[in-house]
Amino acid sequence: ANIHQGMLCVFQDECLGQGSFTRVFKGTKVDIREGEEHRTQVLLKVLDANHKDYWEAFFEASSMMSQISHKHLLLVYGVSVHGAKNIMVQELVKYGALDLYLKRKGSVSVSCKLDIAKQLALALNFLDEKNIVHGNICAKNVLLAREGDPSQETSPFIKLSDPGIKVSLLDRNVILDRIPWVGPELLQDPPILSLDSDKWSFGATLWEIFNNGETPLKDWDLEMKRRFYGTYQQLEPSQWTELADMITQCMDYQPASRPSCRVVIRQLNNLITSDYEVLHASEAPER
Ligand SMILES: N#Cc1ccc(Nc2nc(N)cc(-n3cnc(CCO)c3)n2)cc1
Repeated sequence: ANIHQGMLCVFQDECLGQGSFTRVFKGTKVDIREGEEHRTQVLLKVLDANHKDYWEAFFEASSMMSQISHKHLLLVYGVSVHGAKNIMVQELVKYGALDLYLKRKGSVSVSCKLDIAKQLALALNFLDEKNIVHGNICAKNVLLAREGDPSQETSPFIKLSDPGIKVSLLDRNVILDRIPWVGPELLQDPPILSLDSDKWSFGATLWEIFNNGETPLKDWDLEMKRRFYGTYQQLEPSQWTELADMITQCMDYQPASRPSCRVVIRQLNNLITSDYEVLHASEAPER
């Protein structure tokens, strides 16, 4: 347990998952207001003790998230330092990380996937307009707050998680291991982290979403991953040409050639419309 701004957090259960230098646990936040006790389920993100020197970057990530608020951005209640532990207290998002959800579910409809992609593009557009670089866009950092259920006509709802330790502070091998999410320009010397890098990562995340959470370049070693960029390769294209084109445009090796968030949102709207037409073509009255 630890105290921060009158926030008392109690750890529960086992580890739920992990990031690069963090582990996540379910917990309960107890606020004392007007002498009353309010309990809220939370997600506790704990920085690994052997990466204590990252604590400033860890806090920076959480402060970036708590400076801005948007419906598709994760709510960070605060951070607390308890002895050697650095803990970020986040809202507990009901269905957790999207990559695991898609792997488990295996049968998420195309219209749900398009909806998730569009919400992620809206979150990126919001950050882009505030000139804020996220730096770690991937399906693992997209959290599912509500499931989509076409039969119930409900649509999914996502929250973009915090970016974790800033990518430019990471060792070269950690950055290499983030291929194909990390923009190629980050492997140059000096690494150039820009808003355009988030567009590259968005392309790789689109690939994950439409491949049911499959990990791209899974089990490739660092040398093979380095060569993937060295020889300007692309991820395996989707059969859906318009989707494949969007992913390739986002994953353009020239940062400046990548489409703006507005263009991406417009293209996604076109895919949503065309998907709708295909989906309901069978119901179209005979002409
Ligand atoms: N079974 C189950 C289950 C697991 C997790 C959640 N909820 C939740 N809420 C968050 N704010 C963050 C995360 N989270 C998960 N993995 C990471 C590390 C990679 O980012 C972060 N999970 C809900 C249900």
